[in-house]
Amino acid sequence: MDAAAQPSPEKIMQITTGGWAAGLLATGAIHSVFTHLDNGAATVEDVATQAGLAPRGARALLDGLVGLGLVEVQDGRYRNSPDAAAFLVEGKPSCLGAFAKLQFLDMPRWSHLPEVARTGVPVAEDTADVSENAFWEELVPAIAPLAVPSALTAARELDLATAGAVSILDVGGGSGIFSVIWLGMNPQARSTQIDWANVNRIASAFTAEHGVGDRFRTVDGDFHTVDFGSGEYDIGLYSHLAHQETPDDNVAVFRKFRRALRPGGTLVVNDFVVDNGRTGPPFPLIFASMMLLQTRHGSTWTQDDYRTWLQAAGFTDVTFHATPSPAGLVLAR
Ligand SMILES: C[S@@+](CC[C@H](N)C(=O)[O-])C[C@H]1O[C@@H](n2cnc3c(N)ncnc32)[C@H](O)[C@@H]1O
Repeated sequence: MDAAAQPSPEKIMQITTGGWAAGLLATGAIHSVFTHLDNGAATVEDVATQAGLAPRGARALLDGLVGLGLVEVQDGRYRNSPDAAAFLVEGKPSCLGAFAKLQFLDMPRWSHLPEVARTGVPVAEDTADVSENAFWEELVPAIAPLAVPSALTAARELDLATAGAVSILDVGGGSGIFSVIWLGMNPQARSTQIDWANVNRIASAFTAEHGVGDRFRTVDGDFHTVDFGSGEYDIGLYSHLAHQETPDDNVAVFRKFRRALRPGGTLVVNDFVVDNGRTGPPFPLIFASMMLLQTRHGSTWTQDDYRTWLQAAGFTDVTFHATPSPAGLVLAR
């Protein structure tokens, strides 16, 4: 039989051992391997010395990272792949190293998936609905780089840099990354973030560090009950939140946004949006299980879900926009 025509176990092997890949990436990040390579470490010995690893450990780690395509090797000299250089070098705003570490430490949660799939309810106490959960303090700085492609795409769609003195409402704004980018590109823009007090403290420090803190204000509390105001904002933002909420709660929040926006204002929803028919894209489909594990009602929602909910909340013009990341944008006017 022609070898090319035979079924190969390659894909199943890759998926079954996917935890190994996450472990290798996180270990590379924990020991700053990508940063040492960026700084000029080139051999197993260099990496072992600079990262404080056993030579045997450095060899195995570099082998694994080459196997994953995150590191390249030629004649015994190693360097970061373009992906690792862009997203795993510490100190770059795009660095996803903290996210890789967090996901690795969170791996034991996945051992509950068989049980949670049976019962439909999370086993852990620390779900998304808990007030001032310390979990967010770890998560929001780690996911901030993930929002950058969406923030830049939305800014282009809205001509934000030249939009003048716009007023922005960021609900569940987390680290404040959207405010850092949008206020950074438009010196007349101002933003208000509604989030838990413990998270708002992080965002206030982050926006101040980036020189936009004087145009950033926070409101502490649960966005289900905090008043968003009426006719005060040009842009509303709801990023990586729809997936933790029920359909009814999303409609209720969209109604509050509609009231808070001036006529002609735009609501920007950023999330892992699934195609109608739930055929893809892959990451949003896979992320639904993270929501199953972590929340009582969350999931990833389809384009039709968003359109229906936004129209029920009074928006008439709903459009979908891809970004160079697994997240997509929904713009509603
Ligand atoms: C997944 S993070 C998204 C952060 C940010 N929007 C982003 O895209 O990077 C969810 C954020 O919503 C906040 N949050 C979740 N539930 C909330 C609630 N009921 N009231 C206020 N904030 C909430 C969390 O504290 C966290 O900052």
